Amino acid sequence: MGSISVSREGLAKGRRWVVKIGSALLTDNGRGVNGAAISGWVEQIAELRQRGIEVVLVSSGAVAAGMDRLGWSRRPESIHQLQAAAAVGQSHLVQVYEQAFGRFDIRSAQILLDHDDLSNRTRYLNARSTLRTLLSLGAIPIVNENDTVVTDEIRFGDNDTLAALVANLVGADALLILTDADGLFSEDPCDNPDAELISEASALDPKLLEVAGDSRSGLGRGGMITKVRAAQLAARSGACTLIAGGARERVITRVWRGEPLGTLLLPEADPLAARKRWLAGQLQVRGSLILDDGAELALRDGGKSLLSVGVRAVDGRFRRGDLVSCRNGAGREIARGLVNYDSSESARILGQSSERFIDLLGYRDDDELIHRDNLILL
Ligand SMILES: Nc1ncnc2c1ncn2[C@@H]1O[C@H](COP(=O)(O)OP(=O)(O)O)[C@@H](O)[C@H]1O
Ligand SMILES: N[C@@H](CCC(=O)OP(=O)(O)O)C(=O)O
Repeated sequence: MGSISVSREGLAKGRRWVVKIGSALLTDNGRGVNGAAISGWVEQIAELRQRGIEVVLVSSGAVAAGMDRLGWSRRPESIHQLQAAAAVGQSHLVQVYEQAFGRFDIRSAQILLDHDDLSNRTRYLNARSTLRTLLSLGAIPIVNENDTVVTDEIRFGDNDTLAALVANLVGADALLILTDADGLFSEDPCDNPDAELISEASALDPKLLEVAGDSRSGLGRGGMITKVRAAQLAARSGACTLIAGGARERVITRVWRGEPLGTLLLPEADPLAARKRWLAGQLQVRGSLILDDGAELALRDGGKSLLSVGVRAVDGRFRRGDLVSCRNGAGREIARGLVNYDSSESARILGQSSERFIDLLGYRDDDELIHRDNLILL
């Protein structure tokens, strides 16, 4: 297996990965969707799943696949034609994935996101809940940008940025970016075949952006620049990023084993601390929940989610998704987190178990008042 870098071993310990597959790889250099390659990646993702790793797939390729199906040899300039190509290509792309995952008896799910979905807090939380539910059901979400509704001003354009935001969204430990280059080189290898692979660096190292160039394939969008920026974004929530050659034999499995492939870009802080800081920096505190002793213990020592049954009082006015502080009986703040029910709903369900939510609220959404992934202990 060769030499293994210690920090790469951390990848195998990660419980949640985002795997991004770029256009250039997926479309077999413009000749339609590469079904054989997709089968190979899907088989390896199925292996990760068996090892208990939850995977969100971010897949490009809709426009390129649509161009092929429409018989267009050149990428159109007009946004409407690009959107039409994406619509034709996306349905084909997910069909290929669904078949491939079906061979392993794994359900897949299409998620199309746009900028508003990630910048509007309610939609952000809804997207997060759906992704989390899909993962808990053992399904593989397949994410792409919702190309048919986005305009130039608001589109991500490249899926590297989208993949990093999804890594933030689901609290991923690792972002694996598969592309047609074997990683980030000291120069674009298309310009200089002797360029050297950068094996490992801090995601925030400013020199990386100097060596990262644009895309050349005419199929991909962002090149290495957007991949380095994606690593910086992912690092904010504590995820490490690995950029690797997707055409390499069994690349996902080998990366999981810690083989020194590709470029590993690490967050500077301890991942958990970075994630919590990121979460804390997101929003202002809008209210408080006063916990009973049992709930305080469950949060502090048990690393549990906060359930309404352990809440004694609600203070302030807040909406679903707001940041609230959790205080003990003495009024001391012990945690902060993103709340799943607004202040009036929280007041109605306090002290009650989630089984009573339907009687008390008329609906039952999340079982937890604050999920532990969204909770920062102080
Ligand atoms: N320093 C670099 N190291 C490696 N590749 C680079 C570098 N600078 C630019 N590139 C280009 O980035 C391309 C990968 O990005 P892109 O075409 O956007 O692919 P994808 O569709 O997978 O996102 C490579 O094919 C390569 O030409
Ligand atoms: N949403 C677009 C992805 C755009 C794109 O090519 O992204 P990337 O492969 O990351 O450079 C599509 O599916 O065609």
